[in-house]
Amino acid sequence: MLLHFTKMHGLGNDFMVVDLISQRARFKPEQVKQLADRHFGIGFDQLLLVEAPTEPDADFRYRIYNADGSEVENCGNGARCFARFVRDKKLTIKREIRVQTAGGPLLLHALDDQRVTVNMGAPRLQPSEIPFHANEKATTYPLIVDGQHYDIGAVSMGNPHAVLAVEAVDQAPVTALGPKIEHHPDFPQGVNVGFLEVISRTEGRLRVFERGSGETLACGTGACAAMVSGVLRNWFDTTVTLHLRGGTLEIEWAGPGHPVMMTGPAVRVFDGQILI
Ligand SMILES: N[C@H](CCC[C@H](N)C(=O)O)C(=O)O
Repeated sequence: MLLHFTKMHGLGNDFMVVDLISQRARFKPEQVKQLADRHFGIGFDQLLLVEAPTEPDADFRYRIYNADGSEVENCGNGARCFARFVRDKKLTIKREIRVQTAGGPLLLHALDDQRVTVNMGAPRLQPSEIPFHANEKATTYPLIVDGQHYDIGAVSMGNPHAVLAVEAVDQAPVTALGPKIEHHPDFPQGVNVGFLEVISRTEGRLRVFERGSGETLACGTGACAAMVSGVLRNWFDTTVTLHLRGGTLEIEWAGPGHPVMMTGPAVRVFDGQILI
């Protein structure tokens, strides 16, 4: 069949977005991997599916697959692109869009300047919710990797994140350490690994080695998790500008129990068709 899709990105974290309301398709993990390949396929960090909701108060269902074919709970940069996509494709005229994800509900606000603010929900900090093997909730946890001790933050935004503080992101061991923490046994479902450089109480730099996709130019849930960990470690105030390799996100969080609000751009690159 001929499948219509749209290529989009949020700060260079790029996506294949597919409307499964106006068309029908099913994707096997192996097929997602092939489509994600930047030489033999379309090339993307994540595949985003737009579906009819199965929950009463949602406008859409939003499903996410990493480049390795794994289905995951949330994608923050993708959520902003989701809002742009459903409005551009006239699937809704709403500016406030409720989507259901495997990681919980998201509320998307399409702003006048083409940016989108996402209510990402409250971070989950209990080890069992991340999930992360630890006896009790803490601000930081010890993690041993190849005999080396690291202090990490551990936060779920629906998907799991480890947050390491580094002196300078440009010299951070993202490629060497990222995959080792991604598959660390203390994270039974794997983990996204953020390398955070604190510039001030209102600004930071971040690189993320993503679970199932490797280092990306930006990670929305990773930015939220890094900001939350920074607030808990008393490094950040309640509104922070985070600079990622692909650009800047504004993150707000008033503290435990409150939702994390993320604001940033969403860009359409091209529409395409592919025989699957
Ligand atoms: N790799 C992530 C999913 C995509 C998250 C990222 N692209 C974002 O913008 O939040 C995971 O396995 O949980």
